[in-house]
Amino acid sequence: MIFFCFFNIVLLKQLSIGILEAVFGLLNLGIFYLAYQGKTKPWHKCLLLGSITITVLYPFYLADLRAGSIYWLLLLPPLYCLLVGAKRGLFCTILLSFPVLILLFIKSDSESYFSYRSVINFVLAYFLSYAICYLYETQYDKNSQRLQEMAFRDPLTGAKNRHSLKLFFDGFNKKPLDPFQQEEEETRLLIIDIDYFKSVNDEFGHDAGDAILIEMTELLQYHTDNQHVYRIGGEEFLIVLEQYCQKQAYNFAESIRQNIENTIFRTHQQNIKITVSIGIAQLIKGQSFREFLRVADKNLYSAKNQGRNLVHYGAMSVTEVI
Ligand SMILES: Nc1nc2c(ncn2[C@@H]2O[C@H](COP(=O)(O)OP(=O)(O)OP(=O)(O)O)[C@@H](O)[C@H]2O)c(=O)[nH]1
Repeated sequence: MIFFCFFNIVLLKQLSIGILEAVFGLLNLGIFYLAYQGKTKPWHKCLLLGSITITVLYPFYLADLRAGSIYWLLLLPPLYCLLVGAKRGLFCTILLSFPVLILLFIKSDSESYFSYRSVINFVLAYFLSYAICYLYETQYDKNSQRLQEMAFRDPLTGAKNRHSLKLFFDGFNKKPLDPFQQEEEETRLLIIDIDYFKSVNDEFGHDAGDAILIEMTELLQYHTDNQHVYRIGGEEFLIVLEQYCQKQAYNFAESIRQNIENTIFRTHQQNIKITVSIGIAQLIKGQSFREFLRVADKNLYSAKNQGRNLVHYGAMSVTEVI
């Protein structure tokens, strides 16, 4: 814009266009700088769109059609689509087309060719530029969603994976402290490990083991309304319980343990029974992800060492928790 401002003022003597480009050019530079610093607000987008639209529309209104300023209008539909999304972008595209088409019709030289021809050509090119951007954007969104699914989900069970847990963990650490939150209603984690899963694989085969992992995930997701179930290792799962006191977390873990103990996993013409050991840990702010997993594993192995098929709460015994 700054280049065009110089061009319009010095060479073409179009003072008003030059000043407009200078003002909006500086404004846009400011918005880009804020975006670079990550300090943009939603209304900055509207300001950017408004200023670019006026900067393109005004020379089109003033200058001779042969100067070619109409070509710049073709950039606006993709810009709208990218900046404010498909629906609002289409609305802006249609809205702008009215004044543009009227001006184009009036300005077309009907002595040398019919003005409707330039209008039709412009309409097609103008809306096609929006359609191409829209198709590209929707495809891009679909691909990003698919990639995100692949990056954050375990491919076998469909449960969230360690990357996803790390993301949750980082978000938890960044969340400001709630001064009204009761200390006993903080975030608790259940680390669930299938007992003697190696023998299940050895006895019934790896495919049966896989089927049990899938069924087990479904069972955990059912009990947690499909929220916050992570597969963090081969036969190790983690459930996040938000706003649970110690007793509630223990009761929940115990109900899961009993549920799994009483479930018959029917797979590959076999009826298989398994049990789980569950460690409960409290999520503490400021703890590193690595440190957290170390503590969680320690709690889980305490449960394993006490004989398996039970719930263990950190360094405390179960009776202390109740
Ligand atoms: N079928 C199947 N097995 C898996 C998968 N991931 C890990 N495993 C198996 O899980 C078993 C884990 O064995 P261990 O770590 O010895 O634990 P365990 O036999 O459950 O014994 P404890 O945990 O001490 O009760 C190994 O045999 C792994 O091969 C998987 O995706 N599918």
